[in-house]
Amino acid sequence: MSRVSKAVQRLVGGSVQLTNGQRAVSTSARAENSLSIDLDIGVKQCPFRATMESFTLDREESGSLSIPEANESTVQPFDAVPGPKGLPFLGTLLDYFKKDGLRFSKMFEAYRARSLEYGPVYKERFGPVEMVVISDPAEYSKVMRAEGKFPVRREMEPMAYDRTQKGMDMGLVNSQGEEWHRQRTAVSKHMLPLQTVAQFCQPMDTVAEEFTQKLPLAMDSQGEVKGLEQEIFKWAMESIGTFLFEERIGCMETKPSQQAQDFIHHLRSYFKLMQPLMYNLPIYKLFPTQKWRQYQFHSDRVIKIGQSFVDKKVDALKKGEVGNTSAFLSGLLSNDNLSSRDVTGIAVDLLMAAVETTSTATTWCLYNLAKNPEAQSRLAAEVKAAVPQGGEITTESLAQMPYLKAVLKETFRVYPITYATSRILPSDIEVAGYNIPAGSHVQANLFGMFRDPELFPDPESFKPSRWLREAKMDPKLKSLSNLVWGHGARMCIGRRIAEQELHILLAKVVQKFELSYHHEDVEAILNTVITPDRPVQIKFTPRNL
Ligand code: HEM
Repeated sequence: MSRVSKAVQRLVGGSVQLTNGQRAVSTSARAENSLSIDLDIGVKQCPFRATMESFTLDREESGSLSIPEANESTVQPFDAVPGPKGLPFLGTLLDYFKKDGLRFSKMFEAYRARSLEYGPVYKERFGPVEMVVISDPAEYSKVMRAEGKFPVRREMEPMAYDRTQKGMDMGLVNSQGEEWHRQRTAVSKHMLPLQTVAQFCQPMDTVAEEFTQKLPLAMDSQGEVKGLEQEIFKWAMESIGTFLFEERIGCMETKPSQQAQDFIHHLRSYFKLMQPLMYNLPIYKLFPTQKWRQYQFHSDRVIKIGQSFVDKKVDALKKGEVGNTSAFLSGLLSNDNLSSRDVTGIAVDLLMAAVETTSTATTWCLYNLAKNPEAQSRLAAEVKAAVPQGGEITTESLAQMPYLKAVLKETFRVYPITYATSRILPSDIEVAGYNIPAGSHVQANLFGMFRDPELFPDPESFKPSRWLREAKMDPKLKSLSNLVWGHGARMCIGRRIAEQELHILLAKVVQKFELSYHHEDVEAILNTVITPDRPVQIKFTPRNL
């Protein structure tokens, strides 16, 4: 086994297969979903920006790319990378427990603060885990180019350990190397084609319509929806259910089924508990701590419910009741390259990955719109022009709503729910003048980049129009917004589905209601993804048509 493979295995555990680490990156896998991006941004005034090397990668480019070598004599060794020193064994863990110190629940703030202190690249160690954090987009583009055919993301340790203990398949999120590629290839066919995604526009429109009809039932006398997040969560689950399971789950009923309610409860608790387990020493591997037992309890329930959906579909297929093998789950089950064990792992992963992310993104979008009446009016006018009142939202109407898309982009800029990317380097690369060795865990500091005034003027303000064509944003800077979905061959596989769901829901809500916010500002906090730190009490007033 090569030095590189060993180093990577040491870091991520399990069997990882990597390309050979040469500095030639095949773009064929990136072309898989044509969602590749270019981050070589030419913003020169920022003190962070390292010398701009011009190695642009065109979207249409294919074949192999050669990355310019930095002048070896000026490249400093990895040990010279700046960063907080920390203690032997513990690293900087204690910094996160000090009164008024940094917080794991505000990790995105910690990344930003550290990068302001240490510069465009710094390293930090939490116990056994060392991270290299990059805050300069041009420097991060070197990581993107080096990721190879089988990009390795650091596994979500508690999730992976739990699955190992249960003897389950790793699923798409945590598998690596050839095994990841096998699953990804099989799943992509059923998730990425535009026509496949478009087929679900109509059922998603129906679910969004039901959401807007249900909202008034949950309003108090002020027009505020108590438990708004809960309602959004139900929508997210029902909406993705139409795609994943080709059936209605029952979350939009006045009294949702017990199964739907249980799923929501367990999934939310699961995500909440994952956060502290991910950032502390993995003591749970030595003995089952209370948090670990709770996490396992909720994970058991989530997996069982996911499994029950798959089992139902397997039975239906056996009885010949499901004819449409182009539908997602039926398609996977009919795929000879996937066992039913594979399919369960994948379906549960997708459900877990889909619900918390889209519902949190929706909450942030509604909050931003409620707090920014001008942006909201512009969106309402756009929706009015594109969608006949009471009409369905279609792929055609969505194509006429650039401001809607800008609202989502701007929401992700202000609250990038996945606040950092993750890659384990397959080969040594130079970043900002330092050698970063193969096997390093490297992250892009998205929150820091998105709030960098050199990149985004007036970064704390919510201004969707900055993303519009008329604003003439540098295309390379524009492509930075894609990073909330990750990058390259391992980019979020649910992106198209998620965007479609979110666009439909936002358009529907704004078409029917005027949103306003009359409370103290909420703050962002990490519950695995960046969520509001308290219930968001938005007032919904029926819109005058
Ligand atoms: C607002 C919504 C969402 C956001 C912001 C988001 C973000 C992300 C990000 C950042 C990654 C890591 C990508 C990388 O490492 O390059 C990811 C991976 C993934 N996402 Fe999403 N996601 C969202 C919705 C969804 C939905 C709706 C689904 C499923 C229907 C989904 C399924 C997945 C899966 C399976 C992976 C792992 C892919 C792989 O490793 O090959 N996500 N997502």
